Amino acid sequence: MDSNHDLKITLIGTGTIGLSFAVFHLTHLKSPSQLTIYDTRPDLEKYIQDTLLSFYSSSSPPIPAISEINIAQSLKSAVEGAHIIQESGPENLPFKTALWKEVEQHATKDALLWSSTSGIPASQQSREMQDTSRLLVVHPYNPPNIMPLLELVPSPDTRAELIERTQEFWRARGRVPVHIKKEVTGFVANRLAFALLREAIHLVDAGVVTVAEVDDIVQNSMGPRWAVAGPFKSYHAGGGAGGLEGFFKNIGGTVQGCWDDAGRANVGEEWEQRIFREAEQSYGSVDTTERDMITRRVLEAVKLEKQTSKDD
Ligand SMILES: NC(=O)C1=CN([C@@H]2O[C@H](COP(=O)(O)OP(=O)(O)OC[C@H]3O[C@@H](n4cnc5c(N)ncnc54)[C@H](O)[C@@H]3O)[C@@H](O)[C@H]2O)C=CC1
Ligand SMILES: O=C(O)[C@@H](O)C(=O)[C@H](O)[C@@H](O)CO
Repeated sequence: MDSNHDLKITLIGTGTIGLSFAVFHLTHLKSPSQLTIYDTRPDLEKYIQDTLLSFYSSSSPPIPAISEINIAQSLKSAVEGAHIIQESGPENLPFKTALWKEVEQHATKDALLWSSTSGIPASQQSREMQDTSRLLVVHPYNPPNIMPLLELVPSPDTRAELIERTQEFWRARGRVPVHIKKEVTGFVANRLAFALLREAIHLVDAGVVTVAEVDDIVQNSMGPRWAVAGPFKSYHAGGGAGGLEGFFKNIGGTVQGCWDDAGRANVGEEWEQRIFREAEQSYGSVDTTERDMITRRVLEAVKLEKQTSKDD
C-alpha cells in the first residue's frame, strides 16, 4: 500500500457514513489534500464545513484544514489517480451498480474499490463491471471514525490479494477488519445485532419489559461484557474448566428452552407503532455527539487495559 505521504483516497457519498470515514482518513493522512470527496448534494461545501467540524471535540485529533480537501466536480475527476475509492452512497442496487460501472472506466487498474453497503453484496453491485474481481464490500459499523470493525465481504470473484491489501490498510491504522467468507444477508454484525433486536421487540411487545428496561439490561450486562470478551470467549470462560462444552453441559437445557421460546417478530406487524412511540417517548432526539464521545473513551480504555495486561 502506498505510503501515507502520497496515498490518495476518494470518498463517493459523504453523508452519515462517508463523512465519518473522511474524519477517520483525515486523522491518518499527511495532508487533507490527499482526500477527495464527491457528492452530488448541492450544498456540499457548506455541509462539509458545518458538519465535519461537529466530529471534532477538545479530546479528538486537531481539526484539519478542511479547505485543503479536494471537492470533485465530477465522478471522473474524483476517481482518476486515486489509490482507494470508497462509496457510501444511497443503499440501492441501481445506484451502486451504475456507479461501479462508471468508476471502473476512470479508476487506475490497481485502485482498491470498496463499498460501505449495509447489505448489498459485491456480486450484485459488480454485475455491470468489466472486471468483477475488483470489488470488495468494506462494511463499517456506524460511526466508522470511532467503531473499529470493518466487515470485508468479497464476492466469489473478488481477488484474494485485494482482500489482503485491504486488511493491511485497516490494520495499519488500528482498525479490526474481519474477512467474512460468504455473502450472507446482512453480513455478520447486523445479523447478530438484529437477532437480539428481534428478541427485544418480542419481549417488549409481550409486556415482559419496556424499551428503556431492555436498554438498561444490555448496557449493564452483555454490553460491557462483550466489549471485553465476545459471546464465544465469554461463554467458554463461563463453562469453567470444561470451557464452552462445560457451559452447554451445565446450561444447555436453559439455552435450548430460550431458543425454542424465541420471538418471531416481523417488520410491518402491529408491534411497530407502539414500540416506535415508546422509543420516541424514552429517547426523543439522541445526542450522538455525547454517545460517540463516551464510545470513544470506552474503546480506548478497553484497548489500553488489554494492551497493559498483554504486556504484564
Ligand atoms: N447509516 C448507517 O448507520 C450505516 C450505513 N451504511 C451504508 O453506507 C451507505 C451510506 O449510508 P448513509 O451514509 O447512512 O447515507 P446518507 O444518505 O447519509 O449519505 C448518502 C450520501 O450519498 C450522496 N449521494 C446521493 N447520490 C449520489 C451520487 N449519485 N453521487 C455521489 N453521492 C451521492 C448523498 O448526497 C448523501 O450525502 C449505505 O450503503 C448504507 O447502507 C453502512 C453502515 C452503517
Ligand atoms: O449498525 C450499523 O452501524 C451498521 O452495521 C449498519 O449497517 C446499520 O444497519 C445501518 O445500516 C443502519 O444503522
